[in-house]
Amino acid sequence: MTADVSPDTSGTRGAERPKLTAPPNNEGVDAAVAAARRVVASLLHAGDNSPAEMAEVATKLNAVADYLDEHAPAMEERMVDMWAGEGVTRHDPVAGPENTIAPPLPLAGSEDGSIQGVATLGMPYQGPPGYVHGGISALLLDHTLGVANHWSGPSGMTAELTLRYHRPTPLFEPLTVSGRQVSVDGRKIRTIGDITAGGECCVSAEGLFVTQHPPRPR
Ligand SMILES: CCCCCCCC/C=C\CCCCCCCC(=O)SCCNC(=O)CCNC(=O)[C@H](O)C(C)(C)COP(=O)(O)OP(=O)(O)OC[C@H]1O[C@@H](n2cnc3c(N)ncnc32)[C@H](O)[C@@H]1OP(=O)(O)O
Repeated sequence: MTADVSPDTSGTRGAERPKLTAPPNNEGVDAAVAAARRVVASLLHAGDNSPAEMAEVATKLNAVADYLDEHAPAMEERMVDMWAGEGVTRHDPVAGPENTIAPPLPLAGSEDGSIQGVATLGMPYQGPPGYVHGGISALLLDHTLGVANHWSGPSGMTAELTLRYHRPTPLFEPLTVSGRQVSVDGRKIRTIGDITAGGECCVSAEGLFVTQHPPRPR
């Protein structure tokens, strides 16, 4: 049976809405990750034609990585820690404050069942000149649709993601990314979303998700 999805304001979800995005702490690993994001963007901005001493930069960055590796727990231990408790929102590659590759795109849910977030993407996310790489748009939408499911009903893994690129998605401008669950049919969940810039739709997405949750490491 296919059901239209409206926001569930009763029962457990009504009592305690899921947390969609972890706000950055501005200290600890979050502050270090914010600095690392700056480094990634600054390297691309400077390039090899800058007068910066890149060999020296590489030595310093390798020293930082060596220091972190020396003090890191075993990978298995870190995986357990990462997935403990509420878990997911601190390390994901779209919004996670602990993940350097996240733009980040903080997401918030609305009472109408949709979710949305705003992010401005710079050079590390470039595809065509001055525009966002299509694979990055796909990443943002896959995640946003997945989180929209978590917000309003059952969630699951992406089985199919169909994207339509309507117009190039600009770098250096605020992008609004939205998602909304539209139906649930047994284990099959259908979810839609889009990326807009200045009110114009750049990319729209339709996703099929299937209820499945790989076990958390313990
Ligand atoms: C990650 C879980 C979310 C957790 C949320 C909690 C926290 C929320 C907080 C923060 C959210 C984070 C958000 C993350 C978002 C990102 C999501 C991803 O990136 S997921 C990684 C990429 N996806 C894969 O790697 C899947 C790989 N594929 C599979 O594992 C399987 O194929 C799977 C689970 C999709 C289905 O496998 P089967 O064996 O369980 O089920 P079968 O029987 O094949 O399918 C069930 C029904 O779905 C249809 N179906 C399956 N795949 C289909 C397809 N591609 N097209 C059309 N129909 C399909 C089938 O025909 C069947 O339909 P009939 O029941 O017979 O009517």
